Amino acid sequence: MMQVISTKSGATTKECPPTGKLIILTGPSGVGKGTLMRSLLQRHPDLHYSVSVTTRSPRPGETNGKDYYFVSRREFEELVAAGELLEWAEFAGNYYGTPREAVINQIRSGKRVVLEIELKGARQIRASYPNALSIFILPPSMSELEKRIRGRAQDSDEAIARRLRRAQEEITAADEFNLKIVNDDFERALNAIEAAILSEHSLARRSG
Ligand SMILES: Nc1ncnc2c1ncn2[C@@H]1O[C@H](COP(=O)(O)OP(=O)(O)OP(=O)(O)O)[C@@H](O)[C@H]1O
Ligand SMILES: Nc1nc2c(ncn2[C@@H]2O[C@H](COP(=O)(O)O)[C@@H](O)[C@H]2O)c(=O)[nH]1
Repeated sequence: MMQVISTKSGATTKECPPTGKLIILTGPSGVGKGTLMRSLLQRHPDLHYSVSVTTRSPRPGETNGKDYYFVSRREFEELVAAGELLEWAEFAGNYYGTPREAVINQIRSGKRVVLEIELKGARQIRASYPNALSIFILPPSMSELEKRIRGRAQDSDEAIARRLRRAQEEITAADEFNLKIVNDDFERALNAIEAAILSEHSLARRSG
């Protein structure tokens, strides 16, 4: 079956159906998405992690091209104008986006691609790729979420307040996603994500 895929320019074209799978990992800042993601990649090195582009400044220890592609606002706006991003959003005063080409190429080559992104971007991906597996990670409580963001010691008080305000809005959207997982016990949350990804994969193999 042929499938319509959007191109860089935003136009659509008929192409062979992608054989891989998009997996969205979303949830409020500080809930543990990145930490879960890193452990998931250790267990499943065959998964492809999509490295995002951001205008945020690098945190200590972050590497350009590994954690993010760090760009200026102008560079980011040029990427948007050129249709190079699969989705993008402004979050807590910075832009974040998913490079289109790398994701499409990985999907075409049969890989499962994981996007670790915030709510607005996750909604854009779900609208464009309704077959994506979408997982919303919830904190056990708002006080635990705050503790985790503060414990990370990477953000100013103002940035923390902004992220917590945004977290409250984001959590109300959790029901929009295929699966909700509470990241209380880390191993249990990781196992639940893994099980969801593996069961999707075996279903796709059986039906494909
Ligand atoms: N289950 C857990 N119990 C306790 N602490 C946790 C748990 N999972 C993650 N953490 C800790 O919470 C902090 C925030 O985690 P992480 O940076 O992965 O969050 P995030 O959702 O990726 O945030 P952001 O979206 O802002 O990048 C880290 O210090 C991490 O070690
Ligand atoms: N819409 C997108 N959101 C993204 C992308 N990459 C990361 N994120 C999300 O942004 C916030 C803040 O991240 P931080 O590294 O500054 O703490 C967090 O929720 C990330 O998941 C992206 O490409 N698109």
